[in-house]
Amino acid sequence: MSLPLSISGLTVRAGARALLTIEELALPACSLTCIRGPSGAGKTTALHALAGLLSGTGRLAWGDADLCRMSRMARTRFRGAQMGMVFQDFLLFEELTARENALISAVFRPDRAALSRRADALMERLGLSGLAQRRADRLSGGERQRVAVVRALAHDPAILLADEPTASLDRATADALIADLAALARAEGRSVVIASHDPQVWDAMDRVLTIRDGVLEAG
Ligand SMILES: Nc1ncnc2c1ncn2[C@@H]1O[C@H](COP(=O)(O)OP(=O)(O)OP(=O)(O)O)[C@@H](O)[C@H]1O
Repeated sequence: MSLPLSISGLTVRAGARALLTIEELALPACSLTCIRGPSGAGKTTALHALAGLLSGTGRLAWGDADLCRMSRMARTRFRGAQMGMVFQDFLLFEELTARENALISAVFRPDRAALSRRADALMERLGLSGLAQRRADRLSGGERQRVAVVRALAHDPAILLADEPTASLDRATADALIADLAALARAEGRSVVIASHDPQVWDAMDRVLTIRDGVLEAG
């Protein structure tokens, strides 16, 4: 089930400083959205707020779930059930293999057999099958990025949040990855928000938003 996003009067603070302000934003379910903006403008902060990793005041609701009204524990549960995340620096476990990293979220789940099959299919689709048994610390930057994408999608999340997912990839691999992410999202009914500097990513999205000095506006 895909979830729409509805935000109003959102502020995320670090001490006295407002790191992020979003007055009004509504994204329909199954939409593909890009956040762009100069370095330091707040793209990562915005993604982390959308993930409930940062607390804010106001309203930030995926469907009926307003993250601003949830406890930290409830946000963690919601994120585990509904979200996949691709972090800017991948956050792989270096001593685990590509496949073990991709399956990390399956370990404690009752549906881990189905999840493993899905992860293997995603690895094949993203050209990683031959690298399944290779340790993460022996993968290239682009390979690590694709492992992080498989890990984010293995549990078929309703929401995918990705921070610069094409940054370490050559043009052809980047284009193929974004085409795959978009096609999978449309086929599987997923809402996607990507932070990216890459104009080719902007072109593949339904909507591009701009953030400047921590203020997100429709672009
Ligand atoms: N916890 C925090 N406390 C104080 N300031 C923070 C905190 N987290 C982020 N910032 C600041 O917020 C601003 C936005 O950072 P952020 O990483 O979101 O930018 P970005 O647009 O993703 O940048 P880049 O494109 O370089 O990754 C920066 O000035 C950063 O130093």
